[in-house]
Amino acid sequence: MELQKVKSNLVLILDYGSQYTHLITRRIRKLSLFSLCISGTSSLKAISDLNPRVIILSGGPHSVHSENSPCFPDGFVEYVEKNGVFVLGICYGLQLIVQKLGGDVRVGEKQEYGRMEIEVVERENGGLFGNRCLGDKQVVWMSHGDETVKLPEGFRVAARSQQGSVAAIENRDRRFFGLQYHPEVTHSPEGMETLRYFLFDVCGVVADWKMEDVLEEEIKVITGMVGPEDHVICALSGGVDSTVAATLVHKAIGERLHCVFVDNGLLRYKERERVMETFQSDLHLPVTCVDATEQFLTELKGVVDPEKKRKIIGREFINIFDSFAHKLETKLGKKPIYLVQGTLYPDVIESCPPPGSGRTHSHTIKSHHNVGGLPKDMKLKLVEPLKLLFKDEVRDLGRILNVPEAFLKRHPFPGPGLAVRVLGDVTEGNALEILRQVDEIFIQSIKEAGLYDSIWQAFAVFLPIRSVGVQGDQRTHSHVVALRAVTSQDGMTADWYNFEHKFLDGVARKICNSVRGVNRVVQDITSKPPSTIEWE
Ligand SMILES: Nc1ncnc2c1ncn2[C@@H]1O[C@H](COP(=O)(O)OP(=O)(O)OP(=O)(O)O)[C@@H](O)[C@H]1O
Ligand SMILES: O=c1[nH]c(=O)c2[nH+]cn([C@@H]3O[C@H](COP(=O)(O)O)[C@@H](O)[C@H]3O)c2[nH]1
Ligand SMILES: NC(=O)CC[C@H](N)C(=O)O
Ligand SMILES: [Mg+2]
Repeated sequence: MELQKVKSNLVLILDYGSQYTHLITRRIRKLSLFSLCISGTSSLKAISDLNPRVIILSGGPHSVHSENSPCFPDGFVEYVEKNGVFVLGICYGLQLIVQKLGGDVRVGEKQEYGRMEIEVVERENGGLFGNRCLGDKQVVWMSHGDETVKLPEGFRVAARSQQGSVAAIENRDRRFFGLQYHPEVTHSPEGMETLRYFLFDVCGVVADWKMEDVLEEEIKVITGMVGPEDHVICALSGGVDSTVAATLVHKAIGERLHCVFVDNGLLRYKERERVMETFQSDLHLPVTCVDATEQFLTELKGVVDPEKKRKIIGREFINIFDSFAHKLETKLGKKPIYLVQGTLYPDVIESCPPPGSGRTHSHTIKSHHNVGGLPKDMKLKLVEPLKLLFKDEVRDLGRILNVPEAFLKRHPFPGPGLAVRVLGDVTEGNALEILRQVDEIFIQSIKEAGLYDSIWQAFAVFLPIRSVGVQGDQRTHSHVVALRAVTSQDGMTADWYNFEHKFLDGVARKICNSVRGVNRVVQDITSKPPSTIEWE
């Protein structure tokens, strides 16, 4: 998706490293407004090029007084005032406004973490709480240690916390607003309404962002980028993202799209057969299957470090796409120079944050094979039409493209596949084979119990340990597997799924009774954070 110069209602988020920044983006998109997040220290040109109508300054771990604390660029205040841009600071963002416009922020005497009640003390049309009554109370989620002790001139306190500290500020004439709490989290039950009122009633933006527009724009971008004679490869995994990406690009360029599905030896039970069959019968997209089991497993032999595994897999995928392009050149007389991938916004957020992604003040969690795991010298040019979308948005786009519901509802399966679910060396013993059988039993049991659609993702993990068991009166020293099932909206945060004990009992029995080499089954009961969904 091209950065939205055309949109006149862009809500731009300047990211100062809060764990919740992506959530602000999602909340705003749910209001049918296009929202984008860039680094909080982006240049004035980068900001003004996007022509935002509203700018939200996110929260962040820094204190405005600490050394190197991130800030908007010089000339920012003049720019927004000259162009009539509305600014809303959230938490650290509020503190930045206060400090930079002549007020004062200090380390608070009392810190405010978690649930807090606030009271509206200023109620005016065009203000943050114009739709509330004076004295209205609401519960919000706070997470700050610093507080505003002096407001910049012309600002008023719009709400105070039950401890008496500043919870919201505004200067309607200058179009600067601030919330010390986090309206974007669900623990602030009225936060979404506050954002809605602010954007539509205070800033006057118009809800103009629809998935249909995304589709239309993407098709324009793709046909503008890919010449009329050019051929394009699509890395197709059979998952939701690449299926939607392939369908979209196929709509744009037709037969010049060549899909390739790689069997990297790290797929689930019968995955290859299932994917190839359903693609031909349901989606009518031509797909070539490349068997690269040997290549991947040889490269992965003896590798135990998760990040190393991911980088190797990213590199091997690209090697295969390169040689596929080479083969097509012989056939078509022209070498494809583009590669379509189903990369999503969260893949980018969690991988090594590329410049402009907005994540300059947060940490790399893991290198997704299709982003951070890519080799630096790759020649194919990437086409990633879903790069700014979250998973639920991709599913919506897929529906518009008539992708069968069965595809859209599939649980995500990571490109590095079972390599990040066999902890340690994936090539050792028959770990992959054991895991395939265990995973199949788990997933089929979930389907039979009618639970598949209530779970975001479920899978088994092979642990690199053995434990003692007794089977048929004999001592065994066998493998341990873990079951993981989570609920989530976008994979960025997740909670573990609470199965009934009877269900777990049935699955564990079935696994131990039918998979040779396993004598113990455990369940993962951690949310994300502190864990991640995959174990590596
Ligand atoms: N086995 C594979 N063969 C070809 N391309 C792949 C394969 N696995 C992953 N990819 C590429 O890597 C991208 C990212 O993988 P990822 O698993 O995030 O997405 P997906 O498989 O399309 O969807 P889902 O997240 O629902 O599994 C895919 O969109 C696809 O372009
Ligand atoms: O295509 C992918 N390539 C990867 O390298 C990768 N790593 C994790 N995932 C998927 O992303 C979601 C979040 O996973 P984590 O909580 O483990 O980071 C979950 O849905 C994971 O399955 C990946 N997908
Ligand atoms: N969540 C935040 O944005 C916190 C801002 C700042 N670090 C504080 O503690 O006050
Ligand atoms: Mg996948």
